[in-house]
Amino acid sequence: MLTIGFIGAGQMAQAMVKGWQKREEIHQVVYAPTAEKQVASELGIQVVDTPAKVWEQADMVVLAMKPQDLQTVADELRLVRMQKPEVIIVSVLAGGTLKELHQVLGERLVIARAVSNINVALRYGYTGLAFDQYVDASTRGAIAMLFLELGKTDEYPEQKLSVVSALAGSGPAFVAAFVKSYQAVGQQLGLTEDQAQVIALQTLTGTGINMTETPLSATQLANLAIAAGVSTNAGYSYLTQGQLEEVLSGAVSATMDKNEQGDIS
Ligand SMILES: NC(=O)C1=CN([C@@H]2O[C@H](COP(=O)(O)OP(=O)(O)OC[C@H]3O[C@@H](n4cnc5c(N)ncnc54)[C@H](O)[C@@H]3O)[C@@H](O)[C@H]2O)C=CC1
Ligand SMILES: O=C(O)[C@@H]1CCC=N1
Repeated sequence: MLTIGFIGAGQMAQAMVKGWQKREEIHQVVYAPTAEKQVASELGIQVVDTPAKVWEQADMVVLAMKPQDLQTVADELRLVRMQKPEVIIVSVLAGGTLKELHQVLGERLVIARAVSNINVALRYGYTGLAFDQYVDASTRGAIAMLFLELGKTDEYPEQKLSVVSALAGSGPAFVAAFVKSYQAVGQQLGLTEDQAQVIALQTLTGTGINMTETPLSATQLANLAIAAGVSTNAGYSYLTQGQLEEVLSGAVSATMDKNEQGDIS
């Protein structure tokens, strides 16, 4: 039995708990501050009332609070960090470098970063992992295997994680914004809300599965859809020659800037 402990019971922790809950050999325990005790209990896992109690039980502790709460959490863990230094720490915080995490939590501890997204709840997540020299190959492999349970995962040099966080961590919100626009346009053109929603979601899901299950690149798939007629190309050209990439680039830059401002340093 592997025990995974969570510090914080917000959106990201809940999504990970749900994803790993399908594995019987994983026991999960969470520290939920008062306001989230009820939510955490409803997840059906063990809830404890201090971060130290999570640490005492866990083989791996997931830091899932906001970066600004790191120092408070580190203080609450002061004693247990010394008593049980073999615990593996995985930070899902968007900010906070491995160097900074070591400075706050302890130089000799094993710490990894995992930049993930809420789709891990359905095991369709994407997680970018980063390690430093203190994490040996077998521990890296074990952590990667755990995140593989929650979707796809890759290892990155740490400096790439800010891009991964903006594209994958924040990505579900960006894709949802695209679906929302798709729906809105359908409604403006006379479809009902339901019709517009089904078309938007089925087209998004179908296209995603098509590109996942075939070797087609995005351009090749677009060309297939375009090849059958003349009208699709008019809209596709409008999108690709228009501002779509610029808008997305602006969204990603704004996200990366905000993450840097909220860093723990
Ligand atoms: N929500 C998302 O899609 C993603 C979030 N993240 C990262 O995950 C972390 C958590 O984000 P969310 O779950 O969205 O935030 P959230 O606000 O939903 O949850 C934060 C949790 O931390 C708890 N908390 C507050 N003060 C605490 C303290 N002193 N000690 C322990 N816990 C404390 C809160 O009560 C709450 O349970 C953030 O650092 C964020 O950067 C990363 C990728 C995606
Ligand atoms: O919004 C946030 O701060 C976090 C970081 C990545 C996704 N969500």
